[in-house]
Amino acid sequence: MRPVGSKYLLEEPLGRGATGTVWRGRQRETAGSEAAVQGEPGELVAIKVLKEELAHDPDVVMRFLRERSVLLRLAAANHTNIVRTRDLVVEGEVIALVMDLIDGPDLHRHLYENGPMTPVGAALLTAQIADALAAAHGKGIVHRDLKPANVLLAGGRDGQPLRPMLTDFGIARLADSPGVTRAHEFVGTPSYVAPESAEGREQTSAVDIYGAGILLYELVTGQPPFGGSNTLQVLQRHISERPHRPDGVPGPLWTVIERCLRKSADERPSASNLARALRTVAAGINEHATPEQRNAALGVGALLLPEASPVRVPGTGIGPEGSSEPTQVLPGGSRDASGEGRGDGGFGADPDAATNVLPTTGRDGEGEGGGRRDDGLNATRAMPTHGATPPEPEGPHPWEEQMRAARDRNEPTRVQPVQQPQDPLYRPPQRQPQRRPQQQHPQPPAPNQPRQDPYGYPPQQPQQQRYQPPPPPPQQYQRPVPPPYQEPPQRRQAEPRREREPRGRSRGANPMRIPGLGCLKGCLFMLLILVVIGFLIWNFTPLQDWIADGRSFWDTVTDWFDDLREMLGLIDEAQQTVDDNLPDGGE
Ligand SMILES: Nc1ncnc2c1ncn2[C@@H]1O[C@H](COP(=O)(O)OP(=O)(O)OP(=O)(O)O)[C@@H](O)[C@H]1O
Repeated sequence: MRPVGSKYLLEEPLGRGATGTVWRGRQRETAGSEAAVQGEPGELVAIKVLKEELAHDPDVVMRFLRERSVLLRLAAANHTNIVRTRDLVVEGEVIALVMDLIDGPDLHRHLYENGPMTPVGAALLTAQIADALAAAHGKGIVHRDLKPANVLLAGGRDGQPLRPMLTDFGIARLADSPGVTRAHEFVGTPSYVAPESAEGREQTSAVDIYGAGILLYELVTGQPPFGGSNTLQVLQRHISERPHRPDGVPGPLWTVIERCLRKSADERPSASNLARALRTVAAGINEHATPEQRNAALGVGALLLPEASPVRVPGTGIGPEGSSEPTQVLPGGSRDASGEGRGDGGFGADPDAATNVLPTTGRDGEGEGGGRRDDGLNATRAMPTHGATPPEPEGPHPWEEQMRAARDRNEPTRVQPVQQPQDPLYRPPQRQPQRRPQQQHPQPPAPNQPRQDPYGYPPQQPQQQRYQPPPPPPQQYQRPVPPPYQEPPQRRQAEPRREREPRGRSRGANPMRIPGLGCLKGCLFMLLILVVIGFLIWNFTPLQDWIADGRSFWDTVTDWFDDLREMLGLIDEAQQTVDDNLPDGGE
């Protein structure tokens, strides 16, 4: 058992994701007052230990500290459909989130093992997820990585209904660090990415509604609506393709899904309206529905009103009036006037401090909020700059730039590796980035074969006929791996380095590479040597005679020894004779 901080012990890994490993852990001591849940010694918890490359990134550590009080405040709300983040630990090189331990699978696994849900079941489950989103949005927090793997399922035993619990709040934002994600990989799930995120436009709480729509679609059909052979294809489909109503999806449920999947974020419903609409649909498409309930479900479109003032995600998109500064907002205060805005960086101080106003760059090290308080009248306002130096704007991700440029040119999009000297945020990596093991895109299995799990779970036999295997899962966008580090241009000017000729064959050599040719050559050479040795033995040894006499090797050798012994005996006798014939004392 390994300690994490002074208060927790890691016992056993529960699973691994893109941002870290989740462990079953145990509380050693009651946590301090800075924790949202102080807990009792011996209590079981789940502990997500962030990956090393995240933990070593100063931007991530800074964001982590800033997110602290946001996550803890969300935990304090104690929503039945949100996994509480009980405590956050930064110790040495370890960053960990301590959460409630949920005894149940995640929704991705559940779907994989049990197949799609009935429309009523899917609607009721998604309604609870929408409740969780409404609570989070009400606190100014956008999840940004809604997907079945981030929904844990409590209950479900002894006839209890499944209770979905949304987890990983804030993780997408933590991992969305320039040092980590810009240079190497995009943390997120392309199948669930909203069009505005794919295009690098400003993100709002509507991205979570889009994610909920995709999730609902997957729950009833077994696969998300937009697949593709590569990530960019999937992103393009999110941007430009209208989803089609699959067979078996009732009209009212499709109305809800279709509204959640609108390309324009403004046309998507708010989370609370979505929850209400889904419950209305579930009641109306139920086989025991009354005529009134059926009519209400048919008119569900009227319930799907959009959010009046959606929560904006700081640091996404481009600021107003062509300004290169991203729009910053004070989302929490407009809804939750509980004295937020007194952020301290979130570490070891006031747990009520607001940290949901994040400077985009996260590099100035200053605490959030800085005494700002939203008066509730203006949900959106630009962040004041800190001191004389304005915050450095974050540009779009390189793949966003490429997609935009390609769209402008009406050319097919291709991802080019990002040249590090061109990337203003490039820092020579201290260690190699680890790639997610499930990056390989498995082919969809044949209908009667077990489904290949894109998240790396062991294959299972499908339990329901109508469950379709998912499309080749574009689970995790791989940022192009940058080329090896080169000297910066200035230094190269001062001391020009000559390009080395690639080492290789001579010009006359056959340029074609034949696999195993080297081995074949070696074998032929050995054969030649054996032939020469054989020739020498055949001609210069008595081997031929032995063979002609029909004698075995052993007989020949023993004969040699007999002859030798005989010869030595004769020499001995001759010596004796000579000694006898010599006169006495003579030599
Ligand atoms: N609070 C928890 N209680 C019990 N199990 C959990 C808890 N949180 C996560 N898990 C389990 O740990 C595993 C890994 O979770 P993790 O959140 O790292 O996965 P992920 O969502 O696929 O990754 P990421 O969010 O980093 O992309 C999942 O299988 C999940 O079921």
